[in-house]
Amino acid sequence: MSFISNIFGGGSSNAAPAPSNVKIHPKIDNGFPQARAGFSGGTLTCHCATNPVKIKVAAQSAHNHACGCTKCWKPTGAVFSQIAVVSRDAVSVTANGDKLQIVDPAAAIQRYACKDCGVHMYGRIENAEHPLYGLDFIHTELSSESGWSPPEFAAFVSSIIESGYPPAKMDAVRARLSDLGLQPYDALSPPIMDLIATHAAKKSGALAA
Ligand SMILES: N[C@@H](CCC(=O)N[C@@H](CS)C(=O)NCC(=O)O)C(=O)O
Ligand SMILES: [Zn+2]
Ligand SMILES: [Zn+2]
Repeated sequence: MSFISNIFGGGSSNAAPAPSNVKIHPKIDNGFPQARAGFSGGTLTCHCATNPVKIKVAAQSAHNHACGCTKCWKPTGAVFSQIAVVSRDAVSVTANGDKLQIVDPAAAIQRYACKDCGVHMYGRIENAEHPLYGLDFIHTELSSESGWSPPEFAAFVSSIIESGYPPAKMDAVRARLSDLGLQPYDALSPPIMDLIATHAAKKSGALAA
């Protein structure tokens, strides 16, 4: 997973952004801290008041971003989710794993949600042929530790309309994301799209494997 090491840095800000009526996500709207050097992970906890599910993540996150798709978990009131990846080897269930269930077994990403509070704890790709196989998807906001890599871009922006967001307000959403330092994309970021296309080209033989 050599590309993981290439993507840290950039996109983060310590300065509080100007207030805006356009809400993105509660952990993004007021600015977000930079990654902490040497940070090596933490524990994700679901929203249950008793017997919460706990997931240990023994690595810094990569490709943290806002996602507008309908499938990623969002906290109450959020228009986007905030989601990152880590190597699947770094992810382990440490408490109340019996409360986890797969949201959509047919999806490429098997999202494990707490069946009591609905929070998605991690998403895993089981198809070894998938371009992003080996990476698990996590929501760093479920951790009380600070130091995670910050959001770097916004993905699947147009998809917020599928959740009912007014199409007429999309210019304002994209402008706000840009103000926050999150370049808006309607799929994933160029480095990830290039990675996916390279994987496809090597598989088809268009590029040497
Ligand atoms: N427009 C669709 C896009 C869904 C989508 O493609 N989501 C991306 C970003 S999370 C993905 O990789 N999905 C794979 C999956 O959900 O398994 C929606 O909003 O539901
Ligand atoms: Zn829960
Ligand atoms: Zn998504």
